[in-house]
Amino acid sequence: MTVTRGLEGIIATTSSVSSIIDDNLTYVGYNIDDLAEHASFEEVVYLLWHRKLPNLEQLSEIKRQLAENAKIPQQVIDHFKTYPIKRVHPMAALRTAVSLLGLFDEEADDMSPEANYRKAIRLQAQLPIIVTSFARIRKGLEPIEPRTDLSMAANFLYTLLGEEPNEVAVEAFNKALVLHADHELNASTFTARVCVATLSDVYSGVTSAIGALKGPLHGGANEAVMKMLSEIGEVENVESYINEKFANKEKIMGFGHRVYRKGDPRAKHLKKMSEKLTKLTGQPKWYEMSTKIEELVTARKPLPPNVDFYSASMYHSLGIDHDLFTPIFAVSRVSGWLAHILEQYENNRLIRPRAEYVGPEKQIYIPVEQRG
Ligand SMILES: CC(=O)SCCNC(=O)CCNC(=O)[C@H](O)C(C)(C)COP(=O)(O)OP(=O)(O)OC[C@H]1O[C@@H](n2cnc3c(N)ncnc32)[C@H](O)[C@@H]1OP(=O)(O)O
Ligand SMILES: O=C([O-])CC(=O)C(=O)O
Repeated sequence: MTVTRGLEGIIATTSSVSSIIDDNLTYVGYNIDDLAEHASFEEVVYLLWHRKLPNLEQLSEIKRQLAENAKIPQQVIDHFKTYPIKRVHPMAALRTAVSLLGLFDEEADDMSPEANYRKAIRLQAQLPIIVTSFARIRKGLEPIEPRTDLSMAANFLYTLLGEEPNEVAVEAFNKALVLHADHELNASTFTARVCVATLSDVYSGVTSAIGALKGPLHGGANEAVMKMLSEIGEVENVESYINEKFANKEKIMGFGHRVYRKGDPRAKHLKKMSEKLTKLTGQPKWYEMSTKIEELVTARKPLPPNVDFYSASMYHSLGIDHDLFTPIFAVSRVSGWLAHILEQYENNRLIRPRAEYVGPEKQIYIPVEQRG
């Protein structure tokens, strides 16, 4: 038996959703740079689910469906109010809320492709509102109903912060949503596919994916990056902080990647937006600290920044609480999870690898009373 730890380099499925070849990321064959520059998040959702870009009519139809399904059940709001809310991480709240949504969806166990597509629309529409409602309730504020005339990017900021966001903020946030939407067989997407390959339901697939995204080696890294920046505090502290991390053989959050070697193509877009937004909000130090960290880390190891590195200072500049950074990743990535879940159902086979047993062998059973 050959054991490949972490399944590195193993091709576990075929997929027509996204690809990473020679450090180039494409969604359905469209380069991520073009999509980041030109596409709305709603267009990308359609692209991932239909494997083609929508025409005007198709785009307005999916926007209508998403807007009409964005309201979350009152039971979810009421449930939040029963949590020890000050210490509950929003990713844990999101994980539970998605599971709860499944309880109130009459179609939860209807496995027809039509019902699964309708659930995909509902989940995509409701995840942002779950996150913003939770964020407001824990501050003692009332949740805000999404507006039908705003894009998903604008609605997220509006229902979170309570005022209509400016154009720069919406453009930046839309770009972040586009850039995080899908990423081949990353850990959370793989989790979703493993789950639904047992023919479990869509809600179970998305709930388990949220659990996998939460960890700091995956989506949780964006919050960890902001924690690091906050601990460093000022540009002049960067060098000693990074030296100490390397001396202690600790990982620097937001660097390294299982697949990319030369660099993550999404990072440059987030870097640009971080520079723009930190300057606009009069807090350039977050960007300056980040570039200094990048300079020092890459000088020591071939570890380029990943998608989680510059998104941290960018979200901070938009006035977003740090523990909402990973839930925002989920708000975008649920589009990719759903594309993969629907793809898995279309051509399913149980995913069940093997483990090489390394434990003790030929043990003799001794009754409990006789054990020392
Ligand atoms: C959206 C995303 O999920 S992107 C990734 C987000 N995660 C992070 O930013 C967390 C920090 N990065 C990491 O932990 C890793 O680079 C991962 C998890 C992304 C990839 O992990 P793997 O492919 O398993 O690489 P692995 O952890 O084995 O690292 C290989 C080598 O690079 C080093 N390394 C990898 N990442 C880092 C880092 N961020 N800081 C310092 N050293 C690192 C490891 O210590 C190891 O060194 P060694 O061979 O001398 O022991
Ligand atoms: O692909 C991965 O391993 C992690 C990642 O960058 C993502 O999920 O966006």
